[in-house]
Amino acid sequence: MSKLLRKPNKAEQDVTVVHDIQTENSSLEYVEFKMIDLKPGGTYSEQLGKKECCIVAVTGKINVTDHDQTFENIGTRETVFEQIPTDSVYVSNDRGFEIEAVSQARVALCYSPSENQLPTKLIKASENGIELRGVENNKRLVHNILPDSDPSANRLLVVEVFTESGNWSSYPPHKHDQDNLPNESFLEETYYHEMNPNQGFVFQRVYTDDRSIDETMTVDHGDVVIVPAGYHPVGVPDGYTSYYLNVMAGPKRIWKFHNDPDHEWILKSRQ
Ligand SMILES: O=C[C@H](O)[C@@H](O)[C@H](O)CC(=O)O
Repeated sequence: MSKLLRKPNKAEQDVTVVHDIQTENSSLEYVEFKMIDLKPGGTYSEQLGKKECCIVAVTGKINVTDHDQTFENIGTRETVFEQIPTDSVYVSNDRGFEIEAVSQARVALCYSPSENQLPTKLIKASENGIELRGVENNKRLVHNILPDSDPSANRLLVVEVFTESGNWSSYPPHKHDQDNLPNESFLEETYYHEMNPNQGFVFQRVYTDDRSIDETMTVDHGDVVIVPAGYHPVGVPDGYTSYYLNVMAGPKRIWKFHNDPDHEWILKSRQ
């Protein structure tokens, strides 16, 4: 199995760490990611040190406190496939937080290095920027949870994407693996995937110009794909809807991607 593909852990007690992608157990330097499942009443807490964290109420309702402020009953959906935005909480470095599940909940913890402590912030679902991106067979729905236009974070970018049956996303293939602004930024990335119905799969390829990385993966419901570098298109088979939550971070908090020149003609052919 590809080293870029991570399978979910099995359920445990009140709190299950479904995924725990760290700099120590991956090829990433800027992005870390946890997905946790909490049973009603279950709690999870952390002290962040020199990291910032975006806590995304992926499904279910949770209470979140940074021990100064408490945000209650955040979360808007029972399944991501309601395709409505959800609530998140940004907590900066040198703070702690505790999450308590009001209902059964799945919560994403999106991390990046951070030195300059910023205010804790509730990112309401209603504040998500919503985009209908792409045409023909590249259509997808994007919820910008923490885009580079939002100054609330030091390095983190968080976005979720829905791609319908027979469409492609992150397509034409693009990359952001060079710290070469204004042409391109360097952002590592993780994809947390879900499928509806959940026996579905998507194909994701991660490949670099020199093909030093060239992995084509069959991605199942609940899998994470790690994108240390390279292009990273996603193809969704007929009959299924794809969801993924992206975490991006790098030396500069700017999302400036570069399209694969072999495939950029597709965009130009539709102008
Ligand atoms: O670079 C960002 C990620 O690859 C996705 O968020 C991608 O941009 C989603 C899309 O445009 O289809």
